[in-house]
Amino acid sequence: MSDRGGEPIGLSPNIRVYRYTKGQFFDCHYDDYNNVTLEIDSKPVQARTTWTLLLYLTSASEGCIGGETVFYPHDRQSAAEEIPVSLQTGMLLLHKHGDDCLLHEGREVRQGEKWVLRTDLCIKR
Ligand SMILES: O=C(O)CCC(=O)C(=O)O
Ligand SMILES: [Fe+2]
Repeated sequence: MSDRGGEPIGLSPNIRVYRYTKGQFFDCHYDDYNNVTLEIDSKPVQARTTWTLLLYLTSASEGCIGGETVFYPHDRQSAAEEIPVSLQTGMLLLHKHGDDCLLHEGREVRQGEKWVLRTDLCIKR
């Protein structure tokens, strides 16, 4: 991808840890930009998020079946066009958000628990 959306200066302090249990999912959506304040060298820096960062904390090895993150490149939920990302413990997934965000979902967990850590890359605002 040629347009990386600017030089990242840090990660969003808005760190979320998701725990999905059997039957839970994250319905189709786009991720939007957020304004955040980072602390760099003990000084506040006004920043904006650009890329979603997901760190998978579980996978089939921990008994989690299902829960794939699935992307739809053409703004419609179509099985023929889907790009599924299977869970792999320790894997990082980055995807651009805001105007360049692809439609995506966290598919239903069919067995076990899915744990994911979410934060975002940030650029100076
Ligand atoms: O849990 C997932 O696979 C997707 C999470 C997601 O789309 C989000 O945090 O915005
Ligand atoms: Fe998302």
